[in-house]
Amino acid sequence: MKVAIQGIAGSYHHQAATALFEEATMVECDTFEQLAQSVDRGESQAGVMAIGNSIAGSILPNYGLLQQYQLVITAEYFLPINHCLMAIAGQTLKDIEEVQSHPMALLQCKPFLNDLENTKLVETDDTAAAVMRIKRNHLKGVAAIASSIAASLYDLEIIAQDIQEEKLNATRFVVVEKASQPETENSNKATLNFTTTHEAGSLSRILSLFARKGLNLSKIQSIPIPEQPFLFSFVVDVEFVELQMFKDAVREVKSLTKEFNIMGIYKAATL
Ligand SMILES: O=C(O)C(=O)C[C@]1(C(=O)O)C=C[C@@H](O)C=C1
Repeated sequence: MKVAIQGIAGSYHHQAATALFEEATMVECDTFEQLAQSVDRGESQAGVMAIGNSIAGSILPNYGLLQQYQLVITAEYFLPINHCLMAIAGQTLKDIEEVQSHPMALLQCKPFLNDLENTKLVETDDTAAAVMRIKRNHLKGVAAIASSIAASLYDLEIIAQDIQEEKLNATRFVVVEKASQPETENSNKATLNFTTTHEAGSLSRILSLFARKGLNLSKIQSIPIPEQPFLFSFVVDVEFVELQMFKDAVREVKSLTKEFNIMGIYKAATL
């Protein structure tokens, strides 16, 4: 089975996809858009895509990609993220003039990076790509932020550990596919996307309905509607005990929304 990820071996996407799919051939993509396209075109049967982080928040453009390519969420996974600063052997913190990493990783390490004076920050396609390039080109004065797995894979030396802003740091990944999978008795979570009418109380009526139907809202995110400046749709994650509860709520909520789309029904994961 081919699984599209953003990044190369040693990236956090690679770790999440390896945990989710025992036997998969990873299709390594430079960007999230390429990942979405790979699944859309059927070049990969599934994709594993980061959608949010406990420190840095939602990766908003990825919500847009799920919509644009009409991908379906079929599973989720929470990966604990412990960032390290690494460089070629012999380099110390004093030698480092440039730090390279994925923008989300840089965001998660802001206080640590703020303390490094006169250090240039460079965004890379993924954490592991930065590590590989530093090793391959034997770059002195340049460090990468990545996992300890990437450090040992590409043989860089760890200079500092656990440099993320908060010790407990995790990224939520979703598995995306072109077509939805039939729901099972294990399905207890769904991601919905809807627009509301522009009236006082329209969102609160929808949220009240979810509450009355026993659905537990675990996330709400507003996302821009393409080509409608400053108009937003809502993406909500709801959890339920029985699928029937969810189906009942969906039947009723449709009359309260303008547009309504189920982005996926799947089994909730835990951290
Ligand atoms: O660059 C990587 O290693 C990734 O897998 C990307 C990514 C992200 O997109 O958020 C994944 C997990 C971490 O939050 C940092 C970076």
